[in-house]
Amino acid sequence: MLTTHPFDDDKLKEECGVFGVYNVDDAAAMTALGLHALQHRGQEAAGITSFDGNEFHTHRALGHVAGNFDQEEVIGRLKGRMAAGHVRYSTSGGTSLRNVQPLYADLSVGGFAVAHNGNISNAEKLRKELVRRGSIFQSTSDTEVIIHLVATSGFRTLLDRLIDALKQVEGAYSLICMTNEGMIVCRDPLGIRPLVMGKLDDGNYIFASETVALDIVGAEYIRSVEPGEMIVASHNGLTSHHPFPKQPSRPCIFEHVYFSRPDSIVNGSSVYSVRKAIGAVLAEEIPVEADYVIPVPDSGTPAALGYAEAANIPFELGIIRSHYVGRTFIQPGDGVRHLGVKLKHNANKPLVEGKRIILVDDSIVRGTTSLKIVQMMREAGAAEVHMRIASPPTSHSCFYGVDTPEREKLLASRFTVEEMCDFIQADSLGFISIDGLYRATGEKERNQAQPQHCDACFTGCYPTTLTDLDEVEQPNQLKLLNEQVVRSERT
Ligand SMILES: O=P(O)(O)OC[C@H]1O[C@H](OP(=O)(O)OP(=O)(O)O)[C@H](O)[C@@H]1O
Ligand SMILES: NC(=O)CC[C@H](N)C(=O)O
Ligand code: SF4
Ligand SMILES: [Mg+2]
Repeated sequence: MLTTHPFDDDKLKEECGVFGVYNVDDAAAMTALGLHALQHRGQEAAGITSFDGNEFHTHRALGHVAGNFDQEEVIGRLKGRMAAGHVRYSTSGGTSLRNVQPLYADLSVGGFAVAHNGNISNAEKLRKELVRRGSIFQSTSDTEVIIHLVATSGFRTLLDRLIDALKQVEGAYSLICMTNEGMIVCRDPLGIRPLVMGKLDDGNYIFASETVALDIVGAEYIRSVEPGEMIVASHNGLTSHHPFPKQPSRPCIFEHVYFSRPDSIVNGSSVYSVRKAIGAVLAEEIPVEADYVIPVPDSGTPAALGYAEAANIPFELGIIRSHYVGRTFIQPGDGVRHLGVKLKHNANKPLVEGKRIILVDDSIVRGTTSLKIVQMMREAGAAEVHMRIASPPTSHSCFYGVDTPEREKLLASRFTVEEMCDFIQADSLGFISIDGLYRATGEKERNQAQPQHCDACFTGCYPTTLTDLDEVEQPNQLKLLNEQVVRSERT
């Protein structure tokens, strides 16, 4: 079974991808194609739910889209002209089948399926309250909270119930829901996670986390779903609702740095162009003399190109990535775990030998990749190894749908840039500044009072309250406070 990369456990994992089609022939087959294009967003599990006008049909499985949705017989069972799909990297609830999406329930108002990218930061609190009131949960995923809030809402229509539910939810969500009447998609009021819409012809609609999923089915990109917008696709056509009070949006800036595919358009900008611009700003902010600029493949490549162009230093492939390692699921013993990066990357020795090189990667999370790659370049005979990173230091965890390690495991939460440089054993290390990153996305600078993006993993400035975290941390903080009081009483 294919699930995830064997050595990625300590990495910044991706998030989830959602895809939905309304009113097309072979809706499930088209959804499987869309999910293929979103596979980079989640490799733990995949699922598709379809509706044939009478019944909902579902196939959900652990592992990749290929392998789970390549059998005609599986797709054939998912009948109907409407379907929603999901690729998952869990953020709440483990990698078990019961957490694989779309989640589905038969409600008093009809069937309800939901596919979710994001993370609900008050899910634990809501769940406890729902369970106290008698809800029986089928999964451990945060997403299921939405279903119970819809089920127990006092409103009459499903749309009103969903609005009521989402008004109680805090955090990030791009949702594709299916009901007996049609499809409802929505994006949280801050628009933290992306969601776009497109069409094949008049009268049908396609929704997806990224535009690459529209490309793969030959659909035309219409626009992004707006932050806080809820769109209903039904036999009445398309209606747009704005049920939440309007507020300035905060789309995730890391989508531009790493998560989205470079051939996607995110929030109206080409990811590839933004990544190249990041590289150019990085070259301007932290120049260094060198013979070559070398990308850390895959995701460091566009920024390295931008850096090389701006610095007028040749761009060369000094690290070759094996595409056969992929993200195959093999549980390695601890003894071979450290081989991970070598398995994936290898030095192009004849090129780097005796040369001063600049390595460009998109981010440092735990520092595992950078340390291994710097060592690899030295072993290959590089004369100098300078590391440049296309994002500011990742110093805080994400609570909005990206599975980052706990804060203390992030290299930048423990070390200064100088200490990080020592840790990865580079001759120099430089990160783009937060204002530089904003400039590369087309802004003049970061608006300190009202940042234009969510950038919490670099700044610690979270755009929502984090109820569940606060409830965990407060008792600890209280404990610490009590310990301090005890200590001061003793002295
Ligand atoms: O500091 P670390 O904990 O090593 O994590 C950072 C690395 O992880 C990601 O790459 P990854 O290998 O996951 O995927 P990619 O092939 O898409 O770059 C990212 O691009 C960095 O290279
Ligand atoms: N990464 C995601 O967007 C995950 C969605 C949801 N929170 C889950 O864990 O299933
Ligand atoms: S914390 Fe970081 S990864 Fe998470 S939504 Fe905000 S910017 Fe994106
Ligand atoms: Mg990488």
